Amino acid sequence: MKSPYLITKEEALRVYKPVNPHTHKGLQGHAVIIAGSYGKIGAAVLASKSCLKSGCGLVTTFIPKCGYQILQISIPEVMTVTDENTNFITNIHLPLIPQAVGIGPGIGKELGTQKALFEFLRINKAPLVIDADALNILAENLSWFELVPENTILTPHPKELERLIGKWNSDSEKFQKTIAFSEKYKVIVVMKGAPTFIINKSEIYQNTTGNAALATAGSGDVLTGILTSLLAQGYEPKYAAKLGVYLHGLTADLALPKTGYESFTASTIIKYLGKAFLELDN
Ligand SMILES: NC(=O)C1=CN([C@@H]2O[C@H](COP(=O)(O)OP(=O)(O)OC[C@H]3O[C@@H](n4cnc5c(N)ncnc54)[C@H](OP(=O)(O)O)[C@@H]3O)[C@@H](O)[C@H]2O)[C@@H](O)CC1
Ligand SMILES: Nc1ncnc2c1ncn2[C@@H]1O[C@H](COP(=O)(O)OP(=O)(O)O)[C@@H](O)[C@H]1O
Ligand SMILES: [Mg+2]
Repeated sequence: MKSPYLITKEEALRVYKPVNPHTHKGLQGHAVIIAGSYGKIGAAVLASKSCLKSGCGLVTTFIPKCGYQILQISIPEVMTVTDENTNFITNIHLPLIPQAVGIGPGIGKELGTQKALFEFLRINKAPLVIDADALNILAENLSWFELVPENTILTPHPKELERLIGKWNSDSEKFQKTIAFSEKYKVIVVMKGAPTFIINKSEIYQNTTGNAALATAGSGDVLTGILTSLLAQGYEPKYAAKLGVYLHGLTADLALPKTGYESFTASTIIKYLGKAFLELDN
């Protein structure tokens, strides 16, 4: 196994593109978040809010009907399109052409949702981030990866990774299998954990930010929003992945002296995104 490249501040600065003073919301990218089901609309709220707060111009969120008021009231800046079904997604229809889509947080694995994911993958042309239950559905239908665009970013936590690549007996086997998966399906795998690694074919990158404060519900949903936002702004997927995991971890490093590990929540990540971006302007 090659030794990993570290994602340091210098590397993040190389990747980061400061906002052009003459830009407008139409140039900053329109991102779509497809997330949520009854009881897990919070995942859609967290991903959408972090997406909006990572620099893209417009965010539209696709949710089942039951999430409509929750989402509109929680984040008035985000536009909402609802499925015809009440409790889970069954038919993804988008009245726009997005620059990037993040799909999966909290969507569940209902049969109707599985079919909706398949149909969405058949027609989608936008750069993609695939997370959570969308990964779990794909893990049971590996042939659908044919429909997944090259350089799509997958963001599995260890259990989701195991569902995708099977069990491993050692760390080195885990990396070997993930590299083989990345090469076979031409996808970028963000192996979330402590620390997070990014696998892009045979290249391995290791993040240098983040701490145990991130071990809290919804922190992965927030990462999905950040990555989708960066893709929508035109970052190449491999750069979006590096910058996104770096900023996500940095929020926890910046917040820790104020919150301690215990009171840090996924919303704290979102609260500290501004400070994390400002670190790159110094
Ligand atoms: N507010 C909301 O709406 C929220 C909605 N959410 C949504 O809920 C859905 C289900 O997501 P999920 O990840 O909780 O369930 P699932 O895929 O079964 O994984 C759990 C298993 O994985 C393991 N595991 C996890 N991390 C690990 C690690 N670092 N290292 C090692 N093991 C690790 C863990 O293992 P354990 O240690 O518990 O045995 C357990 O077995 C998903 O759509 C998500 O987006 C959540 O984001 C929460 C907030
Ligand atoms: N101990 C830890 N140190 C650093 N990062 C962590 C730690 N525990 C969790 N994380 C990060 O928090 C996120 C958790 O994602 P995930 O398990 O998908 O959460 P959720 O599904 O609840 O949103 C990942 O980015 C992971 O790297
Ligand atoms: Mg998750």
